[in-house]
Amino acid sequence: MQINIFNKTNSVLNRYLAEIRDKDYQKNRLLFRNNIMRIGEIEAYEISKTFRYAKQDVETPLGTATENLPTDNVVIATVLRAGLPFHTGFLNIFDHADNAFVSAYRTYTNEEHTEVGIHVEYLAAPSVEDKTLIIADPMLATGGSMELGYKAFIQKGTPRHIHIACVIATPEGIEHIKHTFPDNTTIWCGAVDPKMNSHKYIVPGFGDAGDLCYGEKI
Ligand SMILES: O=P(O)(O)OC[C@H]1O[C@H](OP(=O)(O)OP(=O)(O)O)[C@H](O)[C@@H]1O
Ligand SMILES: O=c1cc[nH]c(=O)[nH]1
Ligand SMILES: [Mg+2]
Repeated sequence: MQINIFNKTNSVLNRYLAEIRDKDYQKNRLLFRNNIMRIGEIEAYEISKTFRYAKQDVETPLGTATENLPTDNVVIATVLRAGLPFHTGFLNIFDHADNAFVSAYRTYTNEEHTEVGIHVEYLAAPSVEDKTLIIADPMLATGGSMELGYKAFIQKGTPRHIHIACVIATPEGIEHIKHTFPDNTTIWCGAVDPKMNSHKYIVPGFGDAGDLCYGEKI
């Protein structure tokens, strides 16, 4: 399984990562969501390089141009709610794509708040049969939400290829994907952080993605 980690290469994406991590800068929700979206746009552009392409003629006012255009049928899937701005970034780039949504939220299952259960309640998805399925969720912590999201989406068919896209992943989350996803899966993440704390938050990470985008939920 191929794993691509963006901040191993110097690019402007590292600035967006730094801003979403910064405990003061991240308080501006508009800027926070915008940076998540911009990381989605950059990841989408890189993922587009893995697609199949075919030559197509385009009539300009002055003649005929030939361009290599992507032929993959893309479905952009996301996990509510923190996935929404990230999803928008992908859709800005793959504006012809179909879209799929699943809800998943983590709740603590013990008093010490060291074990999480994941709840899936909502699925709205097109056929993913033979499609290029991009599942975009900013945080890959334990990997449980991604796995349950994937299992919901494949009720709608078998994708040709799966791209797991996130902003920050953990080694544990990546291991989880390796064990639960098929070989035709590629992982894309802005950064891989070393660990999770006892509450299963990524450290150093940036905090709760959903709350930073939309405010605390009760
Ligand atoms: O890898 P995992 O351990 O499953 O954690 C990752 C999940 O956590 C976040 O969602 P959260 O549950 O906080 O829901 P929210 O979007 O409503 O905030 C994030 O968007 C992922 O879906
Ligand atoms: O650090 C984390 C882990 C899971 N979900 C988040 O939003 N943040
Ligand atoms: Mg959250």
